Formats: sequence, structure tokens, C-alpha cells
Amino acid sequence: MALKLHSHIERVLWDQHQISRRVSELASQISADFGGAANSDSPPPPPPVLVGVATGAFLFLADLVRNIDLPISVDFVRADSYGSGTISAGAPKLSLDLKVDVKGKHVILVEDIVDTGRTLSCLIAHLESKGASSVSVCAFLDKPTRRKVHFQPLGQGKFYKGFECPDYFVVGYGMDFAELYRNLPYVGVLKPECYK
Ligand SMILES: O=P(O)(O)OC[C@H]1O[C@H](OP(=O)(O)OP(=O)(O)O)[C@H](O)[C@@H]1O
Ligand code: HPA
Repeated sequence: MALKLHSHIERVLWDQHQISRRVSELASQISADFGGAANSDSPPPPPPVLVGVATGAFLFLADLVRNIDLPISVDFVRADSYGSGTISAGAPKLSLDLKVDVKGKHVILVEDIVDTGRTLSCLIAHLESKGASSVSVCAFLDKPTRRKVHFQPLGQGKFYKGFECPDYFVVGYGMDFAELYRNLPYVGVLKPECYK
């Protein structure tokens, strides 16, 4: 395998400019939805807790929260199912739990990618069991053609999506293959020889 990172990429699907534009649109949408109407007499909803799904969401979460104009909290969970391969190994296991108490709070789960839907389905159920009053999902990429498990946001929660992803195993902007390529600033598809 060649040493230079970018030479491993066959095709870029979303570059840095497209990513940053879309992330700021998502952040504006969240700020508007959770900020309350400027001309309303009713109090704004309590600020949400943004929960990043480690490890893949780390860059998306960092960019998203810096564009949200509300006093939010940030936390992490981890649910492992892919190991070092490209196929989901089945039911995910929670291996890192929340620090923040989400009881009675609005939570936004921040994901890099939704594929089979197993991770989100497991995490939404977990947050419900912890008493969250709503759970929204903000996923940078959605691969709907791969869905195996239907999940639904909890309560008044919404599903915010960055881009719809074709059925490729993608890397970059937090997403890995065998724990590599997370540091690519764009999303791309690896050259076939790099999947070995
Ligand atoms: O919809 P699903 O089929 O459940 O797949 C989506 C999940 O898979 C990846 O996580 P992974 O388990 O690979 O861990 P990582 O975030 O550490 O890369 C990705 O970050 C999502 O969390
Ligand atoms: O396409 C993908 N890339 C990286 N991680 C993933 N987890 C599910 N799908 C993917």
C-alpha cells in the first residue's frame, strides 16, 4: 500500500466545500427548530443535548456544534457493530455510555452515516430508557438502500440528513475502513486494493 493518504482514494463523493456548506445548513435548521420563534410569547424549548456516536461522528459533531447558535450540551456514546470490516456484524453493543443526564431533555443523536439502521435503533431505545423527552437524529450521510431496521425519532424528534449516499462503502470525514482514513477532510471511495 502506498504511503500517501490521498493516493488511496479512487473517487471523491463530497469535497470540503460541499461538506461545510451542508453542515452549516443543518446547524441553521437545528438552531431554528430548537431556538423557538423570535416573535412568540411562549418560552423557547430547553436547549438540546447533542450526542455524538463515537468514533465516526467526531468531525461532523465538531463542525456541527460550532455552527449552532444555542447553548447546547455535548456528550458521546459508542455502539460497536462493524469491527474492522465493511459489513455490519449484527446487533450493536453499547460500549460507552452518556455522562450527561438526559432525563426530560431533547436529545439529538449525531451520526456520520446510517446504513442498516441497527446502531440508531439501539441508541434511540437506549435514550428512551434514560427518559429523554425526544430523540432527533442528525446524520451526515444516509444510505437508505441498505436499511435493515426501521428506526423512528422519539416523540417530537426529527430526522436531519446531510446527503443521501449511494451504496458504496465510503471513508473520510470521520468514517473509517479498519480504523484508517478518518482524517480525510472529504468523503470518498477507496481504491479496491485498499480494502484488503
Ligand atoms: O446503520 P448501521 O449499519 O448500524 O451503521 C452505522 C454505524 O456504523 C458505523 O460505526 P462503526 O460501528 O463502524 O464504528 P465507528 O463509528 O467507530 O467507525 C457508523 O459510524 C455508524 O455508527
Ligand atoms: O460506508 C461506510 N463507511 C464507513 N463506515 C460505515 N458504517 C456503515 N457504513 C459505512
